[in-house]
Amino acid sequence: MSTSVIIPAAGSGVRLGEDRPKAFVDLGGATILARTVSSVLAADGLDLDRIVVVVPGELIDAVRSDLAGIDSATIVVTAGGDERTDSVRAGLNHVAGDFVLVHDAARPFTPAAVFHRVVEALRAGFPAVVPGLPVVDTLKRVDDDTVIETVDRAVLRAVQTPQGFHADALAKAYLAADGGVATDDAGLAERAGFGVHVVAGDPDAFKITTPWDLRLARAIAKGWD
Ligand SMILES: Nc1ccn([C@@H]2O[C@H](COP(=O)(O)OP(=O)(O)OP(=O)(O)O)[C@@H](O)[C@H]2O)c(=O)n1
Ligand SMILES: C[C@](O)(CO)[C@H](O)COP(=O)(O)O
Repeated sequence: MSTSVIIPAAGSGVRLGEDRPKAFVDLGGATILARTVSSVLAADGLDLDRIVVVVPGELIDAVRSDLAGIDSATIVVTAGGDERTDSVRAGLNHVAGDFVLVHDAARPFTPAAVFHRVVEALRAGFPAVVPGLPVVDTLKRVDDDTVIETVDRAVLRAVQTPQGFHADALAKAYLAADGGVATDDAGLAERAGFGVHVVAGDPDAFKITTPWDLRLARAIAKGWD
């Protein structure tokens, strides 16, 4: 059962606040995107068909040369859209194979074991799979700065990527969305009526979103653990 991986990397990184789109920020001598692509290639056993990298349109040529040294035979580079969902939708035009994983460029340290857990669940027959972590902080629902209630965190998971799908299920979910957006791909699968299975995530799969995350990522890239 072969797998395509879509890597949405077309975001601007407003919350990170660097001088370039987030995926192109340096992380110890390589871009965040190049590190993420390498981590996908390192997760052997996926029966990888292709990697579709979705980037800002004006950076397509630069990305092709940035990634040329990695493994150009399996990499397709294409232009993204305004929202993450639009970028993944653009990537879907280039996938092949039985399974599709959607994996944020902004999660460069995702361990191979997370990819394997997601793909094993797809092979077991689940049409949609997300890695998730228990929530460790106490959560409050608020109205501005007033607490309304404490939420039961036991029933919550913070979900990560890669999110995995049977290819036909993800295509149906995006078709049903009819141009609509969601904060993750599983959200569209849920709306389309697919059951979504949760496997264990990993703290190392954290998303670089804020300047603090980038400091942490650069420390990890230097060998701190
Ligand atoms: N229009 C978009 C928006 C996001 N992404 C990608 O989706 C992933 C997760 O998005 P996020 O971390 O929110 O990135 P940004 O949208 O760039 O962040 P911000 O909201 O701070 O601008 C990232 O790899 C990002 O590049 C994308 O491909 N296309
Ligand atoms: C897809 C995602 O990484 C799952 O946690 C996340 O929703 C993307 O973050 P965004 O801030 O909503 O783009």
